[in-house]
Amino acid sequence: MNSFSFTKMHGCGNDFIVVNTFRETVPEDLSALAQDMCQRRFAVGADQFIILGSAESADANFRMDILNADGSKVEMCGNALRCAAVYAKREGLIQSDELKIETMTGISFATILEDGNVRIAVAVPSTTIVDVGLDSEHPLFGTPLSAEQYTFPMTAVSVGNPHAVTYVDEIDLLNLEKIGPLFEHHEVFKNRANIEFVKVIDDHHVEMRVWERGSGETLACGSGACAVAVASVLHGVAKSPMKVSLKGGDLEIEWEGRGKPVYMSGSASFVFDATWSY
Ligand SMILES: N[C@@H](CCC[C@H](N)C(=O)O)C(=O)O
Repeated sequence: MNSFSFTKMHGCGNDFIVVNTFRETVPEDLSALAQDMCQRRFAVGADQFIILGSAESADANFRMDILNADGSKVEMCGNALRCAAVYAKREGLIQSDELKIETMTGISFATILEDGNVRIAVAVPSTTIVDVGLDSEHPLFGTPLSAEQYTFPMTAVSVGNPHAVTYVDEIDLLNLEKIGPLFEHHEVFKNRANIEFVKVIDDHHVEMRVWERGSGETLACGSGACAVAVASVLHGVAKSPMKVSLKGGDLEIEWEGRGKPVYMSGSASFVFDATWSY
């Protein structure tokens, strides 16, 4: 029997299985492994499976590869970036509180703050058809999108991964188990999408729920919070800096406008270390 060590972590309740391949060897079929281990109740349970290893770029400290609970490989994960930063510090992969993490999207800059929270320059967001992966002639910008009996005005934003943001009066009563998959798999999103439902609280505060591509409803999505802040600034419904309240906690998002990176600050927590045998 083979085995490897892993660490369970979370950022605002968005939970991860983190594997350090500088030290551990994992089976080749990562998609199957992620699906097995991420299962709730039958296995460890997690929203995403995170692999840390050597970066391709000499500029980055290490690389972070991300798989959703359904085994799909994804470009970016905001909450996992914060977890990877504190994990790297604990494990001695870095000595400094400033680091560069490579993902499929490029390099994100992270700073571990004095209070233990992490601030990340996640990516330069985009709303173009190509970057969001839209099967459409026009970007989605408050554009009504329908699926079955539901219609929501959607704004599509990429922060490396694809998001669609919609504003609603009431988020608590939405049946995301029903609505989420309809829009995640909507034909306009060539690569599927993460869907954010947002209620504006005031000029600098919004509340959101998220249906994540490949993971279902999660307690938080860092890249989703960034997409929501970007959409909110572009629509003029809220301003930077913005508190984004998610089911599992709050994130602070800053964005100065088009062409600038979006910054996210928030917590990153260790849950346990364990061994997986297969
Ligand atoms: N929870 C993440 C996003 C993870 C990937 C996402 N489900 C996707 O498929 O793009 C975050 O904190 O950003």
